[in-house]
Amino acid sequence: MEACNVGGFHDPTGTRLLLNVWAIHRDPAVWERPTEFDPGRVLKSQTKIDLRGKDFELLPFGSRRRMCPGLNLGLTLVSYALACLLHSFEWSVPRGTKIDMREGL
Ligand code: HEM
Repeated sequence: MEACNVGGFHDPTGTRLLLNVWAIHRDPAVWERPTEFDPGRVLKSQTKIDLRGKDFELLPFGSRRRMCPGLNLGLTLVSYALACLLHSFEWSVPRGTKIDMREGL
């Protein structure tokens, strides 16, 4: 890679830049209540954001030349696995239990 300036920093030739996608996916300038578990958020406010690497706000599969070649299979398999689980089991939480959906390790 040629020398360039990124965000006011000079990067000499050969610099390896790594993007912090975790932070990008939690940018409060883009995402409302970014740390809250809300899988439907992309169906509501951010309907126009593309997850196929064209919009840099959402990069679950990366972007450009090294992006995930299994994107279509991945999307299909996630939907398929979820549909199988929902179809095959009755899901419930024990009475009185509240699931803690906060992020954590
Ligand atoms: C929901 C499922 C998946 C997600 C979220 C995902 C995500 C990713 C991400 C973020 C990268 C790195 C892209 C980058 O460096 O910019 C990647 C690379 C890659 N993925 Fe996936 N992936 C998924 C499923 C799959 C599947 C099903 C396959 C193959 C059958 C696959 C094969 C690959 C390969 C070979 C690379 C390396 C591409 C390269 O470095 O040129 N992925 N994936």
